[in-house]
Amino acid sequence: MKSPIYVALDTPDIDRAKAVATRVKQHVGGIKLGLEFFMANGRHGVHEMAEVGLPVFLDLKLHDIPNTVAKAIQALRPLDPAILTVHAAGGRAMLEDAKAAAAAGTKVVAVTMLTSLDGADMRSIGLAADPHEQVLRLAELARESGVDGIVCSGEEVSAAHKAWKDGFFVVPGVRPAAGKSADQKRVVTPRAALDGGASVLVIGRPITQADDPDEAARAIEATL
Ligand SMILES: O=C(O)c1cc(=O)[nH]c(=O)n1[C@@H]1O[C@H](COP(=O)(O)O)[C@@H](O)[C@H]1O
Repeated sequence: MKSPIYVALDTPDIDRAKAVATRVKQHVGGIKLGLEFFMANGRHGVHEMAEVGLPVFLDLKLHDIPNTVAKAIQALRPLDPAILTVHAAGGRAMLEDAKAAAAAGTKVVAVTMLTSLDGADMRSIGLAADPHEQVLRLAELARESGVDGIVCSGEEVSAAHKAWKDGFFVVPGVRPAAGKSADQKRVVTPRAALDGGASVLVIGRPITQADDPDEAARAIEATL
């Protein structure tokens, strides 16, 4: 069975990204390239990484007016990413236009509440709801807008999945039982995220910062 793990290659260094991707290839189902990589290496870098032979999740978390997001996604079409992120908080029209602009084979997923935020952070930006409630509200908006799924933490994925049976659920903030949370605040284990209904587990530092990334990915995969 294909691994649900997408390894987050959060580095500006394309040689390092390639080296890690090549080492962990047998134990992951795909690679995630985010802002740090894209700012440094652009579209050319994404093309090069595709040569590793794994599906590419392009995590640019687009968030702007509908026209700007749609045009940005059209410009990304030649890269043919398997998964692409936008922010659910961009609203219904932005989500609809994002989905319409993407290639048929690209899953557009809406980021709900970042896993680095907790209830206190939400109050500080004027959101009265708790993370759970806010994720479910944005998941409903995403479903109605016709995108393929959402990004949420493992703490909310089970409830979100119950409300959207055929949704695609991306869960970051995933840590092995003894793993360091670092800047992540809503964290679960890989097994718990899958049990909750995650389609994809995004795992970065627990693999990329390990002395032996291949062994770290293998050990995580063995817990699934
Ligand atoms: O969209 C994401 O992938 C994402 C959403 C979110 O709410 N939280 C989150 O951590 N991520 C990404 O998931 C990865 C997590 O990395 P680690 O904390 O190193 O496992 C990073 O690349 C983040 O950009």
